[in-house]
Amino acid sequence: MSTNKLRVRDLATELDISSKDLMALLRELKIPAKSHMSSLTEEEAEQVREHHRNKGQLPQAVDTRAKDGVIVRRRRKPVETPQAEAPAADQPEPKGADGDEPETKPARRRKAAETIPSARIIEPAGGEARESEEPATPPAEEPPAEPVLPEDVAAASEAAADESREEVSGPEEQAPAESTPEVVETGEDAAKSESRKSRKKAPAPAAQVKVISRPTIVEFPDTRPSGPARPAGAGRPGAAPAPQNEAAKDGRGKKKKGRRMVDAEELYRKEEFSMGKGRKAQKAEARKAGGHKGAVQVTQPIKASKRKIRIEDTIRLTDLAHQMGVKAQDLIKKLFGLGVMATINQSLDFDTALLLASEFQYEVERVGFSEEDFLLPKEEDKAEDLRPRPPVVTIMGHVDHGKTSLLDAIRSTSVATGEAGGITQHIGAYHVATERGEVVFLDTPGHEAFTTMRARGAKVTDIVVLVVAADDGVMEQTREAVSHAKAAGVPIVVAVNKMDKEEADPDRVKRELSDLGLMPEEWGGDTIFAHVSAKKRLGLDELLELILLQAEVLDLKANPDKPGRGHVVEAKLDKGRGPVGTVLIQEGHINQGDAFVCGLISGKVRAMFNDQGKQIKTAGPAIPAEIQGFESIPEAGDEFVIVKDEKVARRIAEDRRIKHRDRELARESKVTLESFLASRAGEEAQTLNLLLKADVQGSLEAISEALCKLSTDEVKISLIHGGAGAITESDILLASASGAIVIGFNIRPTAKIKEVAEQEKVDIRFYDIIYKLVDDIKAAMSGMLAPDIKEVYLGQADVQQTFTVPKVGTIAGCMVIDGKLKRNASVRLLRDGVVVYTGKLSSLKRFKDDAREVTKGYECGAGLENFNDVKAGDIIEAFELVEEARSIE
Ligand SMILES: Nc1nc2c(ncn2[C@@H]2O[C@H](COP(=O)(O)OP(=O)(O)OP(=O)(O)O)[C@@H](O)[C@H]2O)c(=O)[nH]1
Repeated sequence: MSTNKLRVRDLATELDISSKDLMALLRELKIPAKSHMSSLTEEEAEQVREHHRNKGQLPQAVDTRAKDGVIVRRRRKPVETPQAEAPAADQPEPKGADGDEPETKPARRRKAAETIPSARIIEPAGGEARESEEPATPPAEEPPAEPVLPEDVAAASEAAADESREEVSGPEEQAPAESTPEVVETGEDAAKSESRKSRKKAPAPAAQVKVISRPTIVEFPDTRPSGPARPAGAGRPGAAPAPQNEAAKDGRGKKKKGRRMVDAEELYRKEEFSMGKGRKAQKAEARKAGGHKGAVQVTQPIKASKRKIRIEDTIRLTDLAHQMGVKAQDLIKKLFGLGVMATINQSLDFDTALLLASEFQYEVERVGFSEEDFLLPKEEDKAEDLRPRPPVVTIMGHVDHGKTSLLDAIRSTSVATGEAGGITQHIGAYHVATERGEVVFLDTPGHEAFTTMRARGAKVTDIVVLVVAADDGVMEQTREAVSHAKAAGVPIVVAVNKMDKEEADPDRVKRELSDLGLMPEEWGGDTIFAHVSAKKRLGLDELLELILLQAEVLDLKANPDKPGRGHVVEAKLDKGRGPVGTVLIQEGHINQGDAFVCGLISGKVRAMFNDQGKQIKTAGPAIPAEIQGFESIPEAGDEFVIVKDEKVARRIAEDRRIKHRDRELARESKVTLESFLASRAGEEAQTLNLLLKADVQGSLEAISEALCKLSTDEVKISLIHGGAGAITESDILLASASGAIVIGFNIRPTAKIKEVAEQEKVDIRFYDIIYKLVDDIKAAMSGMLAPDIKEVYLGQADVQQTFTVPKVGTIAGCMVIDGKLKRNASVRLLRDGVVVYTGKLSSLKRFKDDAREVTKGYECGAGLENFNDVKAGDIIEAFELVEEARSIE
């Protein structure tokens, strides 16, 4: 073989034909040559000479025309590769086919020919045969590389094609010397005989010349085992691994094998995809696996344990998709098919997730979260671990009877004695030390605060000190306070205050309180009374002593040696320190650095201060401690619990927030007259707690009597509070804390009260006929209550002024303050929350025009049917009566 350039023109001269004819012949032979000055390789020249010798003339017509850059191969079987020409033409550096650079090609080919062709072929895709580029590897060593070939088929991508082609140029020429006899034999023997050394392509008849596209190149080695005719390659077929031999039993073996590989890989991909692996990982693993063996392995089913998804009560669709390694879109489609419309961020309940996962052959395991698993065990304390603890006291009483004065007096007295040793801080609670022991006072007086805490489930107070001014006696809020304390089951110590006043009449106070069931000890009852003067600081020690006496009766004890639990009694956002909350520890102790969960939030005790503003490192039972380290402001009444670490605290808080949201969405009343029996099903003796408010004392007494008579052995009626007048917020809180239903007789709630009731989920029922009220309660007690007619609230308007229109009557000039007023709607006229009229609107006008309805924020003129006693400041409440079908339970 010569590396000398041979131009078309020279070859034409040699063959004694014109350059034009030679160009035509070159085209027929698919040998690229641009002009008569183009260079030809020695092989190409030889091919032309051969052709010319055989035919003795120029070929007249050859059907297939090779284009520039086409690799010409010899194949036994024609392969239809119509696309072959295009890629070949694109090839940047077609080896051995570029007529413009003939001088470098033969050298390259020769070098390539010294390598192992089959190994070179596999290299582009498999990448494993790189080492086979090592020169002079004997043919006997080639077979090991062959099993990789099918992988080439499977993995060969368009991107790798150029490379593979480059690599193939060697083997392609070497093939005749190797074990690809079917390819080589198709050429002429004469050409073969000299090709061993020269590595030149044997000139072949046009019919046997194949144009091979890049993809077909990689198929080339597969054919080798089937053609054992070549002595040089004799060892190879036998050396080839069994799978290849099997696959190569016939000429189609390679194709079958190729397809099988692809199938296997497809399966593999599917499996891997479903395991959530990325494409890169799949490819990498496919490469790693290599050959048939790897492909077969990957089709094996994925372990059941790996196809399990652990779900808490709910899971977001996107998270489920991620865990299964499928597109969220696919899940949405699947759900749609199951008749469920879902969005990517939607939470799926366990059952839906289970159904969905099973569609993708995944198992689902429920790992329901229970905060109890994380909260430290609440085991019973052993008697020997319990230590006496100070009582926690709340001061209640009527407005101006001296609650604050008494609290201040006690505190300043305790500070004055010097034992506190510092300036008192208002942190929501403080403790005082006496000779008999310590007492803790909650700083926020009044029954509202007390009941608000109780409504949140915080039972903090051990003793209520009821302050009654000796000169004023029992008043409305005194009664309320008694109801609240009684409803909570907290003992009362009465402090008859303002004893310094001349008009002080403690006996009157005792008499009036006896009527409320608080009989003084000296009168044969069990209520402790103390006579004090907050102003003059008289009787304070006696009061403290009586409190401690009461505490002794209560036998208050706690185990200080365990992780702390308590309740927040006050919280605020401090400018410099962030959210701070005062926690009254009820059991165990809190150390600085402890992680905690408090209501819906978590945190870590960063610093603690006592009621004198001193920093403390630890706090035990009944000690109020102001704590820094809440992630946000807690609410008074929230339970504070020390947990193992911050991670657990966060987890519990997060779970609580989710559940809280769900509850908020449900917005169900705590107890309703309809549901009361069902909600207490299973309880032996059921108690229906009622809070009764009536327009006047007379109706209150009459109704109370009628209701109390209804009590039976199975269902008891407990009137937790009764009063004359409008329903107050405190009433709603008390009902909320006690699981009671509010009964309003001839009264209506304000918009504000409605809102609070809705917030606290308290059921309020209104009546204006006693027997109807009693009937409903009776029905509720027997579980038979089902209202037929439901009242739908429309709105309220505030009467701002009134006009008298001759022949029409009094017209109320109003501003609609809530909802709307509707013409012909039923209305009530409320004066100080009490119903003074019930009837219908006779007229509704906006300016001079009749209006169908007037909504919130607009003024209107309203007339009431047969009622003229409307006054400024009254409230007109509009409502509709809607018939409701009885529900069968
Ligand atoms: N004479 C006399 N006046 C007192 C005594 N205790 C309180 N007062 C006065 O009664 C008024 C009301 O006292 P507060 O301590 O504010 O009463 P309160 O119950 O806390 O009032 P609210 O905070 O409005 O509920 C004040 O003017 C006190 O000075 C007392 O023992 N004797």
